[in-house]
Amino acid sequence: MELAMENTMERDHALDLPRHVAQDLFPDAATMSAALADRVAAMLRHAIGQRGRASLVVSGGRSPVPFLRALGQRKLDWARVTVTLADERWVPADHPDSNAGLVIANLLQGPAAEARFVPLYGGENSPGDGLAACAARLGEMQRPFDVVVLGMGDDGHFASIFPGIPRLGELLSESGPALAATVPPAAPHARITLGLSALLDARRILLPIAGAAKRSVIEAAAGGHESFPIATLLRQRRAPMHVFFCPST
Ligand SMILES: O=C1O[C@H](COP(=O)(O)O)[C@@H](O)[C@H](O)[C@H]1O
Repeated sequence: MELAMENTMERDHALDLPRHVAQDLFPDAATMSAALADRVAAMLRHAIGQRGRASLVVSGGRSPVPFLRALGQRKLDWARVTVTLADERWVPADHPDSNAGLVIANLLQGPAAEARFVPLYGGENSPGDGLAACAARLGEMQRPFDVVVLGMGDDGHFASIFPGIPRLGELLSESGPALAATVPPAAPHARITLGLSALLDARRILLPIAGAAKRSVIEAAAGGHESFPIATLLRQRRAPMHVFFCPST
């Protein structure tokens, strides 16, 4: 298997993923977060050098905190960077479950506070009510996105594209809706999420994964378990994809 290995871990620790998906393995979450921040910062600097500005899509949830903190400390011309989210829980930014709140508290601090943040949540009563205004805000962002950093839940969801939701097939279609309202079957809060078609409008997709449970899920998805939404993301070839993995959470 040809892999973009960046460290000294043994080849046989590599994840069983399709050959077109690059992967790097790290000994622990801190090392992985720092490497991911370095990689994203380098891509944003490159984009600014090439086009004068850069766009970044990040994810929420629990796992991205060390990465977001590390990225916020990287030196780059943050005033030229626009940041948005892959998905949002329909709660205001001061709610503890808000992905925007997570990004503001952990990434958009110090020099990184100069970045422009495009929120998905707009204060309407429901994600459905907020869809049009959110689409208009996102429509002002430069495309393709320079970097999309996704996360994956234990149930194989990414963004807020959960197994079993209505319109799952549409959201996982490369020609499907760019944005949709969703209600996760088990997780809290109604959501708004970018669909696969919008997430693939990217120069690069990075997917950090930590721990044995998520490793089993992503490998099962790669092996053909289509009930995991991440299986569709792994199969696509429109946007180059790169998995970062560490065994500890
Ligand atoms: O609900 C969400 O979950 C996923 C995965 O989150 P994690 O806590 O397991 O890292 C996340 O990527 C998504 O943005 C979030 O809204």
